[in-house]
Amino acid sequence: MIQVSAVLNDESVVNVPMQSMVFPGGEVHVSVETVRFAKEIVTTALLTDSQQVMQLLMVKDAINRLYPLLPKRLVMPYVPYARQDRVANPGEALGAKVFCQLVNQLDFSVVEVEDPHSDVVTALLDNVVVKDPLPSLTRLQQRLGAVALVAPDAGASKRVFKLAKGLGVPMLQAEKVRDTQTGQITGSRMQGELPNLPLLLVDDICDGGKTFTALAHEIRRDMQVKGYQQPLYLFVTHGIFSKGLDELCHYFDGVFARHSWISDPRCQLV
Ligand SMILES: O=P(O)(O)OC[C@H]1O[C@H](OP(=O)(O)OP(=O)(O)O)[C@H](O)[C@@H]1O
Repeated sequence: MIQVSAVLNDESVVNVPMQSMVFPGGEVHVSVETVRFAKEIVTTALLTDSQQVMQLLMVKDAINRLYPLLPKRLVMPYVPYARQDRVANPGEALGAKVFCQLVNQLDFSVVEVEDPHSDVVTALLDNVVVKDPLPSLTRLQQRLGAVALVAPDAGASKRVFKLAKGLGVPMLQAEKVRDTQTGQITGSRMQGELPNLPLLLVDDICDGGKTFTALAHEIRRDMQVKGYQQPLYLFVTHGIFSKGLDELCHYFDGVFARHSWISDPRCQLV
């Protein structure tokens, strides 16, 4: 989804109407309207597929033509291709670099992203500003009460450590083993002792959800052995939820996200 807005001279923000369609041949068309008294143009892009990436390129061209002299900010919470931040096998492309180069060519004055999957994209993007999910997690923790955060894998470790410190709550580490050829998760387990506390698994992205259901399965088993009856929650910044929420809701007492690709009331936006 892409929206354009304008910050006016009096600091108010107005929506800039735009139309977009796809021709029968598959080509994207966009048309953006003009607003008066604008001092900055903001493009908000929640990019959930490649067609929207093309739409973003077209929108930037349109606003360049309408407002050649104004600063133009991109608010892009999710950075597509950030998960392809290394060449794992010979013959693969470095998707993160390809995508970031594309965004850099658009020459936005500011590129605002949220909780990106990899530091590689923050290094590659020009004029980038990174927002973390601490404000959302603070709101959530106020609702849930005492919790320990769980980093589901090594990749989430640094990020969750910082968030746990910001919230002043304990943090636990889990590990996940993935076969890089097939992408399949082959193992998942907690490190260290399970505390008798509600647990909140925290990560940047939930895609199919296997990372979280596999770990939740292990945690539930450990809890049963120890006789603990604590709730288990999941928070992700970017809820792709490509396999829906049924399986996740089977394992978790609450599923929370900052942004969700799907509209299912069982995922609460925070
Ligand atoms: O919902 P799922 O399908 O299980 O995917 C979710 C996982 O995907 C991302 O990491 P990814 O595995 O892409 O990268 P990493 O191996 O570098 O952590 C993300 O950080 C989650 O940990």
